[in-house]
Amino acid sequence: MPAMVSTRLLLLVGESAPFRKLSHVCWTARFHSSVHFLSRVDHNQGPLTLTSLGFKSEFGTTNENRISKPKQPNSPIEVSKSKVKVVKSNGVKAVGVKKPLEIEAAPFSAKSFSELGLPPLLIERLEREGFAVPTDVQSAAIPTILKNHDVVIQSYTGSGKTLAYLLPILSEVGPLKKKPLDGERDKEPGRKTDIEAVIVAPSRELGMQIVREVEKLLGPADKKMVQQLVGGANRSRQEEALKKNKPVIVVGTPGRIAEISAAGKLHTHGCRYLVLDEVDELLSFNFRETMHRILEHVGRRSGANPGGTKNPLARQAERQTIMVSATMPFSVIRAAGSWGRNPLLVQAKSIIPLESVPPSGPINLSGPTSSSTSNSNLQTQAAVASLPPVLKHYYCVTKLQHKVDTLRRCVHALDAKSVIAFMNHSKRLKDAVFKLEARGMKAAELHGDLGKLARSTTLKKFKNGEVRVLVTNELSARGLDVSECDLVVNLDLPTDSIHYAHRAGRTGRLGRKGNVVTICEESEVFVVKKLQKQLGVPIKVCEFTEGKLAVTEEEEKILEVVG
Ligand SMILES: Nc1ncnc2c1ncn2[C@@H]1O[C@H](COP(=O)(O)OP(=O)(O)OP(=O)(O)O)[C@@H](O)[C@H]1O
Repeated sequence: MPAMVSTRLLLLVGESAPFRKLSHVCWTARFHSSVHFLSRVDHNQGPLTLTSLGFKSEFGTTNENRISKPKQPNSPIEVSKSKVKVVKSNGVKAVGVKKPLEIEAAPFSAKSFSELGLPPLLIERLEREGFAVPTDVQSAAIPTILKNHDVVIQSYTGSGKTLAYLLPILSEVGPLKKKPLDGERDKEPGRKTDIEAVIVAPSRELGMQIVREVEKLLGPADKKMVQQLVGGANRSRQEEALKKNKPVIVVGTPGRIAEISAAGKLHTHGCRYLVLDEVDELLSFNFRETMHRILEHVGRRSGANPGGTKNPLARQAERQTIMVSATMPFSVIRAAGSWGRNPLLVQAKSIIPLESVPPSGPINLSGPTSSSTSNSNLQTQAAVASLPPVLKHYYCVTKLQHKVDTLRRCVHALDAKSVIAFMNHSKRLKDAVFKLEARGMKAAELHGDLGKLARSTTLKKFKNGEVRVLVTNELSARGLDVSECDLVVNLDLPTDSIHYAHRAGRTGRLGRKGNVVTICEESEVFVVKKLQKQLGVPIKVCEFTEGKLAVTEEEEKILEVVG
């Protein structure tokens, strides 16, 4: 066992293990509730195909790059010939579905949640909450998770990843789950009413946000079926609630989950789903030991493999592991591969086996790959495509002592209603809030040194518009969903492109407009230029004059005024 533990830990930091490159197939298909998957994917049998993923389809191959439709009526798969483009591989003309395909449109976009195989009661609840059409990543992830695949879900911030994993879980556990059809047996007949899903998030705020999303769907009568286990909250109350309410889903931070579990008050051996939201953060150094314990224990029925000598895949077989983030460094891809059962990488427009992801990362699947890719390139790859395409990025140069005043002028110039301003040191947040308030701008600080109550009150005030500028640190950079947020400001530079991406992603959620402004000193401009290059997005230099945002197009020297 100790030997295995250390191997896994190394997977998080090293970059050298050779990865077998498989050619990957993306496909164009519309999921229907009747789509059938095989029980597992066999990665050793060549490229991934619809059939290898378990779709019962009868695609023919022709020598004219044509894909013929299944012959039977009411076929579960519809493939539009016009949407599938066959690409060349190594100079050899590709033929039929066995060769890599490139996707031109959004192939997974289902028109409704009912197409994805969710139970009617859940769809009713979704409609009641105003969710009518699934996002691309939901259309891709939901049927894949419903077919029991372990998955790594990567798509940009604000694209709906939370429901992408919550919906398939709620359709299998709890009061909204699918009823077995006549003549069909319950999938888990003898199962105790035990914890069936454990969702882990790196911060209390994100944990509570997920709990509220589940509660909304469960409705007031059943909301006790989900229990929060976040740090900072009263632990004995959480333990009492576990005992009294017998929830089927728990959502919490790693430390608190591990604590309650070690005290014997949380029984997760029979758990069917383990979700790691913001997986790259959870597998980082800070959480490593706790996460290791959670990964080792959740979903392992007692008595199954007590000696720990079996192959790790057999030991993981009891649970389905779902790993989620907008940013996926290759080290995380590799760690995820070791914790899941042949996981699939699910993105908005493709699903491929994780093991076929080249070391340059999961994002630039169509770009050139190099086995000697440097660490910083790997970071870059992880950050590209994690940003919503609608975001506009600017930077503004000022002196250190004028940063807060520049922030105030920026908020006015853009007429921003809901602003998140990031700083790196929590001690300096208070000062910035004081300066903003002194100039009549409603502001509040949010950071980890505040108590749970102060944190949730501030967040509530920000969400309901009482606070216009939330001055915060990295605590709020991940997962926080405030749809009204229309401006993100970096008062201090983020440490790298991944941190920039998560901060920036607090605005422009689900296709909304958003601006990101980095306020920096002259000596920091080179870092902004580097971020621009790494992220692959233009970050334009700007000024705030006469209540307007003036943008200089550096290469073309055009001055445009946005007002
Ligand atoms: N199908 C949908 N229709 C309408 N709104 C949706 C849908 N799916 C999700 N949303 C809403 O979109 C917002 C963003 O979703 P979510 O927080 O899951 O994004 P995310 O991809 O997890 O972002 P991040 O990477 O920042 O954590 C939420 O307010 C959520 O309620």
